[in-house]
Amino acid sequence: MIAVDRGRYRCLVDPGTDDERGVTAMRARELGRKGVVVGDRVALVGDVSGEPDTLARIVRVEPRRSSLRRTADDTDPFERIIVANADQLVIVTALADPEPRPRMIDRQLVAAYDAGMDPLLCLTKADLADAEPLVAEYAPLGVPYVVTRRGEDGGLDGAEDGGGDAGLDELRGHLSGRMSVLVGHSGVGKSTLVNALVPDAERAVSHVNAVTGRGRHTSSSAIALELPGGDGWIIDTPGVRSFGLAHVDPAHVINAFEDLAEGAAERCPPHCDHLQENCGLDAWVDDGHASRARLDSLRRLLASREGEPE
Ligand SMILES: Nc1nc2c(ncn2[C@@H]2O[C@H](COP(=O)(O)OP(=O)(O)OP(=O)(O)O)[C@@H](O)[C@H]2O)c(=O)[nH]1
Repeated sequence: MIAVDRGRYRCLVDPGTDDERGVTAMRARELGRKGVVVGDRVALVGDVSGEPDTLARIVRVEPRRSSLRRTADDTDPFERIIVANADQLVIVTALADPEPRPRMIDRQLVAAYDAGMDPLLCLTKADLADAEPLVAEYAPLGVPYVVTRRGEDGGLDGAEDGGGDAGLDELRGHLSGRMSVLVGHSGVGKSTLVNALVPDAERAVSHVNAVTGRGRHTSSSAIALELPGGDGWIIDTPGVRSFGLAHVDPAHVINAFEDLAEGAAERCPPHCDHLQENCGLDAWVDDGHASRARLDSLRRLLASREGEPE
């Protein structure tokens, strides 16, 4: 399922074949209360021709490989799964204009680890500010990153002078063959990236909006866009502005850090949240099994679950 609007689900049938087509569907009653989100693999019945004005029915949602979720917050009282089955969370952050917000990045990292997705930092607007300080801050976590910038021609360039940062092409490499979700605050350059990656994006979005009933540029939920040449999918999330994280289990987060997870299994009391004095990870680090910087970074991430979403 690649897009949804007001009870109309846009699905891609027989993807990658000569019969590939978009089909609009509604939920069948037998689904009960089960939600259908972008990225879900679904079973359709009824008219699946994809002809104009036809409507199929979604009768089943296949088990999910990953679920990106957010907890209820002030604007939305329900815990929601935002996207299913994605492999990678691309955290788009501008290096300037607007200033980077490390607390927000931390929260998005936690959401990625909790969902079972690989994070990727995409640092934009390197023509305005140096990427190095932010990169250094995330180095202990080992999070991969790419740096993009606007070139002299006004388009997005690879950052060729940045000591090996290959910018947009490097980003394409990370996206290749995978399903990636792009998240980022307003103004960070996410739309610019989406348009550079999927030259057809505007048309695809307006087409989906036309068949599902919305006007142009008003889409507020996620939409999946295929990369040129069928080389993977990116899912844009225009309506996702915050990540409530109250649902997150610290064990999911720590599992993303092998060296520390091992210490937690050996040294920590049951249900340790790794923020209290009885946490065994300090001794684990003192004994030389992992670095202090890494433990500090992990703790910063775990602590970021507290407090208001930004
Ligand atoms: N200097 C510079 N400006 C950029 C770059 N990328 C995007 N911008 C500008 O930043 C502004 C915001 O870019 P958008 O792509 O619209 O940002 P967005 O994150 O999609 O924001 P919303 O549309 O509000 O969600 C625009 O004026 C872009 O032209 C970059 O690499 N360098």
